[in-house]
Amino acid sequence: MLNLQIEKRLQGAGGEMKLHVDLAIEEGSFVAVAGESGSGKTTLLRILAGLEKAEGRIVISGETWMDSGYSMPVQRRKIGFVFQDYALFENMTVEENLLFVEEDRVLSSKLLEMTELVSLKGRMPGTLSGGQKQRVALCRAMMKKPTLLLMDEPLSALDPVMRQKLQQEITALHRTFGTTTLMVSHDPSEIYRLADRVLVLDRGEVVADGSPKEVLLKTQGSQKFSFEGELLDITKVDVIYVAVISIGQQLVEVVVSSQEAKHLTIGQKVMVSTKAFAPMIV
Ligand SMILES: Nc1ncnc2c1ncn2[C@@H]1O[C@H](COP(=O)(O)OP(=O)(O)OP(=O)(O)O)[C@@H](O)[C@H]1O
Repeated sequence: MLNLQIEKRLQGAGGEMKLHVDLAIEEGSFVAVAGESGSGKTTLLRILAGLEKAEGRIVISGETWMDSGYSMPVQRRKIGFVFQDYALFENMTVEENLLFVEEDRVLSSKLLEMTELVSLKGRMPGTLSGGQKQRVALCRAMMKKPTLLLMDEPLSALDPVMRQKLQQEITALHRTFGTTTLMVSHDPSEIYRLADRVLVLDRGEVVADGSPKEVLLKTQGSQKFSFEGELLDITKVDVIYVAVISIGQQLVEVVVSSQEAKHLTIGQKVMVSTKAFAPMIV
């Protein structure tokens, strides 16, 4: 079990706030951390990694990593960290990046095979695509056989096809090694595919904690579809108003009344809801 009781005062955009996390996480689980920008997600990961100080207690599989004034040095914590911007050693080949962490050729070969990097093992990071770089970063993080794998929006810089491919590889690695994983993600479909638990932070507090279905499924128990989007434009057409809203990769037009239009501002986040009794999937 991973037991986290963490407190830290943060200087948020809207003034001082407190990061407050009190959680027990089962070993081997995959936890997604979601929440608005500035809610404390990265800080939580950095505290777990020992890169930032905090109050409280962190006990990972019976080993104390942090407790009243004591903080286990970063190098001694069995963690793997994957950042959004890869952070590879640019002057080393793909294979050397892995072996630098641990001289374990059996493990490095296995990881390179699982992520289809074998043919690229002699390449320098500068010659790789974003998706390939992130695979190397992922393999490198696994070389320590971490008790805890921390990933901070690892796939957000990649296109949707590469994202899905890496999601499959992350799942395979997670299943093979049974590593407890915490991953910051803003993408509901990614969270749904990968995680078995999701925490939502809001101004440092955990405001939702449950399975992705419980937390993310907006239509549960109703026959309503709700989509979150951004209002891009609103124009008057005769007596009605037409709002252009971006939802995911699509733009949709929604008719709104003049009363509703009064309260809308371009750039604002909106929810588009509709009753759908017999939706079709095509
Ligand atoms: N060491 C620190 N001391 C005080 N405040 C901090 C510290 N580190 C971060 N903060 C502040 O805490 C808030 C949360 O930052 P954090 O990077 O954890 O948010 P986040 O949820 O990861 O955001 P994003 O999704 O934009 O990456 C921010 O307002 C940040 O400026």
